[in-house]
Amino acid sequence: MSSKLQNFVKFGRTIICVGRNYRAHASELGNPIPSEPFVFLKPVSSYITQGQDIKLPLGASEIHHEVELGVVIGSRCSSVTESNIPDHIGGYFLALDMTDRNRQKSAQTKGLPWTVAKGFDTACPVSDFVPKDRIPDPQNVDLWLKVNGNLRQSGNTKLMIFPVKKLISWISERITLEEGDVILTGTPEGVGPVRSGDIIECGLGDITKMKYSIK
Ligand SMILES: CC(=O)CC(=O)C(=O)O
Ligand SMILES: [Mg+2]
Repeated sequence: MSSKLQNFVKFGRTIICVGRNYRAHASELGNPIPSEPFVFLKPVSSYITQGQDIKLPLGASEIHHEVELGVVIGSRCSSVTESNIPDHIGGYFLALDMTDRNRQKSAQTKGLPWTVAKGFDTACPVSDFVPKDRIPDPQNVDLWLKVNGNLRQSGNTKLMIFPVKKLISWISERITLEEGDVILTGTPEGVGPVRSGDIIECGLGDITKMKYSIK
């Protein structure tokens, strides 16, 4: 296993995020169910690792947690068919797609991009790298998240509208993926606001978990 993949944060390649990939989450925000994958980007400067804090951005009124399965691309993918995708997966991680919800809603209403709402500093807290053999079936992984000990999100990746293989194949037909690029695969329902002083704990079943404080 390449040390670049184990250190995917320092390697610092493109962060692609999938939106509305769980029906119940699309519905809870009143969004339509997508008929094909819907993606956006975060800057690599938004990565943080455990020991660092999530900082509420200036002027933000509602910052939401979104717990997600992350995939690290292991080798170049350009127009790769779904059957060949497993060879291109380098590993996994747990991610938070921290979202400035009011700024996102306002951008959405005006037809503007979500870049600042999704890409502010500290908007992408991640876990350590999870080797791919620890997740033999990425479509059957529990995702959970607690705020101050209270369960807020509890889902399973089998509820994804577009499974990991489909997502990577679809993206690779449009955007060439390179070693170290990552994909955040979307969040299940239960997203909600956090405040200064809150503690987020979340996990991928009992495979890995992480803890972040909100400053
Ligand atoms: C509405 C969203 O913020 C889309 C998103 O990021 C998701 O995970 O779904
Ligand atoms: Mg998300």
